[in-house]
Parts: sequence; structure tokens; C-alpha cells
Amino acid sequence: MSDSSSKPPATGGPGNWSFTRWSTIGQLEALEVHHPLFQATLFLQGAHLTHFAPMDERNWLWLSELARFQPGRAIRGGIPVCWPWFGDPLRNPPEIRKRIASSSAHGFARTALWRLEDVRESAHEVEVSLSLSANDDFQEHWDGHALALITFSFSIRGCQIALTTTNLSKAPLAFSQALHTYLPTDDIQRTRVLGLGNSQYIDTLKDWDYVSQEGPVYFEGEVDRIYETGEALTVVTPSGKRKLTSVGSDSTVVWNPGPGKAQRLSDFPDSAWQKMLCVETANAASDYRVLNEGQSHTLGVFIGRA
Ligand SMILES: O=P(O)(O)OC[C@H]1O[C@@H](O)[C@H](O)[C@@H](O)[C@@H]1O
Repeated sequence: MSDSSSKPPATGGPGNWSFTRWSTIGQLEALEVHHPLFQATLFLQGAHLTHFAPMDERNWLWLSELARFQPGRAIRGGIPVCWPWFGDPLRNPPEIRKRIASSSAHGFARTALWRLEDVRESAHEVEVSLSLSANDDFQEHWDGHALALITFSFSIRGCQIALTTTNLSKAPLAFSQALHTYLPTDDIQRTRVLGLGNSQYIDTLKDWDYVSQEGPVYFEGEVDRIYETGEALTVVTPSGKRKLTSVGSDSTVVWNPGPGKAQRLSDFPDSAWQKMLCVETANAASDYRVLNEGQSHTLGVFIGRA
């Protein structure tokens, strides 16, 4: 499945690194980081991180055992980058919707080929940057000109992701987005998310009604909510805790498909809903952003120990 070499793909840069190497996984090119302190796997398609783990630890991200690594197909698990719109185009505000020429959820960035910009290595950290220039090549999906630059910083403390969007068009650019993090759990029924109490959420399963959250979020069946807060969160599972700290975000999506939707999802085992949850650092619903010509916005998350 995985074939490592130092030979860069046509879309990659030179590979003169100590801890990072090119790899072909399925039909896709990826960068594998094998640092003495941590490991990571990052695909050029979608700038999609599927694996991060400090040495001797299990993957901090959930990755479906049915994930397929094919051009143009979203990888199920890891951290899909949803950009330049989040969710169903029809659920986005008119300013965003008017640019979208497709019915696909979560934008085109997660299946587009990103360009490697830079790899920086040190004794403590590896930093990888990729870019996606959304120009006329993406006309069939979207009408706009923007640059997305994403930087992953891996260290023994955790993994930081920063996604900067710059409006390259003259007209204001409205967009929504998310870093759609899949996390593993041993048992979803013994999993909770702390930090969302005292906030409001949109319950997308109940006609998009507003609901007040009190206390921790528990999972009993399908959950699909957009919380109106970007506060730091702690995810507690039977085997440990993770802390997610965001920047540039005032919305957080919490999702688990439950047993019913699990059967309809692509590349997703029927019982896998018991072993995963998504906590997505977002600019979604009323937290969408508007950039004037040349302006930038950074959405970021740090995933660390709690
Ligand atoms: O199957 P996709 O397009 O990867 O989407 C997965 C899920 O992504 C979540 O962000 C949405 O809130 C869910 O409604 C959706 O089912």
C-alpha cells in the first residue's frame, strides 16, 4: 500500500530532508514525517492529514479502515479541509451560495491537489506548508479568486494547523470553512466534550433550530450541531483526553453519524460510529467570514494533551 522514496511527485518539491519523505499511498502522493519524537502522514490531495502521533503513541486521528486513497475522492478520516464553503451549499448564506456552482458539500479543497511550499525541520519540530490557488481552474465549482495557505506544525506536544485565506479578487469574498477533525474513541457512549456548556447550537437534525447547551456534550445516537463558540475544548474518551484550542473561529461543529447515517456514509464501516467523533474548528453558519481585496483570515487549531 505504502511505497516510500525520496522521489518527489510532479506536483511536489525537492526532497532533501532528514525526517520527511515522499510516499505513495493507494493512488495518492503523501509526505511521511518520521521524526525521533513524532510521526505524521500528510496527503498533497486535500492537504489532508491522516496520521499524527508522538512516538510510541497511537494515531491521535481517526482514519476509516475503508478509506480509499484515490484522485478526486475525499479521504474518510483524519482532518479534511472544508473550503471555501462548509457543508451543504444550500445551507450557506446567499453571499457564499452565489459563487458556488456545485452541489457538493464542504467545498473543493479536500479533493484538490495542493502544492508543497515548504518543509522545515528541527530537533523539536517539523513544519509543512502547502498552498491552493483557487483561480479559474476551479470555475466548474466556484466563482472566485483566493489563495489558501496551510501550515502544519508537528511536535511532541501536539499538532498545530493554520489555514490562511487571502482574497485575490477585487470584489469582497464571503466564505465558510472547517478543519474537520476526526478523533478516535474506544466507546462513543463513554465520550464527552467539555467547554461548550453555556453556548447555543444549531441542531441540524431538528430543522436547524437553536438549542442551549448545558454541561458536557454526550453522544446518544446521531449528533450534528453547529455551536456558536470557538472556546477551547476538551474531548474526554475512556483512554484519555485531548485539548483543542482554536484561533480565528467562533463556531464549532460536533458530529457523530450514529448507527443510521453510518450505513449511508461512503467508506465508513457500519459500526464505526461507536469509535469516532468529529470536532470541527469552523467558520460556519453566522460565523462565515468576508474579506475585502487583499485581506487575509487565519483559522487554526492546536490539538494537544489535556
Ligand atoms: O460525508 P461528508 O461530506 O464528508 O460529510 C460528513 C459530515 O460532515 C459534518 O461536518 C456535517 O455536519 C455532517 O452533516 C456530514 O455528514
